[in-house]
Amino acid sequence: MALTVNPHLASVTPELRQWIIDQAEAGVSAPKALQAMLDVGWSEDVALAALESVLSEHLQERNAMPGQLHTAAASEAAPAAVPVPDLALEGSPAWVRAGDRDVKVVMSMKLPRVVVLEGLLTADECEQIIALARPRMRRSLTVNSQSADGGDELNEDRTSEGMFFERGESAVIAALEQRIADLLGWPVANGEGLQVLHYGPKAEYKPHYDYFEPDAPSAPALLRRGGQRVGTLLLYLNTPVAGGGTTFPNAGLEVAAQQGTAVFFSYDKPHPNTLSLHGGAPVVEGEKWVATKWLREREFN
Ligand SMILES: O=C(O)CCC(=O)C(=O)O
Ligand SMILES: [Fe+2]
Repeated sequence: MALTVNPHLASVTPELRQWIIDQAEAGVSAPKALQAMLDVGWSEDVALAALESVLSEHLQERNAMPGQLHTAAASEAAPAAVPVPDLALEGSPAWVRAGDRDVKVVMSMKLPRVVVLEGLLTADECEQIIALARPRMRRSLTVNSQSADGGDELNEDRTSEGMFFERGESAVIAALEQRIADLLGWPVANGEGLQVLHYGPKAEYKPHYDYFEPDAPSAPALLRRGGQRVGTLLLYLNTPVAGGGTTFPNAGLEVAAQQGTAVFFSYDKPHPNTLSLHGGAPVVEGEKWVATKWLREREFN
């Protein structure tokens, strides 16, 4: 894939536009195309902006599903896209209904599919959830993809403490789960139990994907309980003084952790071309409490 467009031109020229479309048509993933641009001297910000604008425009022209980067030629390479939770944002409303309340739409992005919302929880509800979780916190584990039972393991990339609530285990949790289901048009039963994480100073969660690696030994055991993860809703339960945002490195995006704010993102296939790589940035000052709701394709039990 030869790229000869002058990287010092900040605007998207017709040649660059065509090159980006050719890459997508040939099945080159967005991160690979980005790397090719960086290799010939593009700055990351400008390259990402060009990729994002050309691909989303191109997809609209083709009337493709949001979040779907590859076209027919590449569909053998990536797994098939499946339906994902999403919000009713047609007409770009300022507020969107979430069960018993309206929440403010702060920003929405097509690729990666990311929506930031304000006011999904009140400060009082955040405090209640922290109080319920606090006595149950343990050092966070991640799924061990090498073990056939999908067991958990300690992970150096994840220096937080965590716990899981049972679905519907208390009134505040059940109300939140119903609110999320209404917001995203996705059944409560397809959600995993709410996870709460606590990060102290310097603690972080390095960039990762939330979907299960389909080829990993652990995949069959994990997928048996409701299929793939297809979406994540993160809820900030407090406001760290500095740091602790959620980063999307392939989109150059960082969502600030603010009490009551939520970030939703989805991934319609277990593939990096969803650009859903994300991480919890190190807490610089203060502490961070966040709740994670993972959504499965089917009923999770
Ligand atoms: O703490 C964050 O901002 C990210 C948490 C996360 O990625 C997860 O729980 O899967
Ligand atoms: Fe995650």
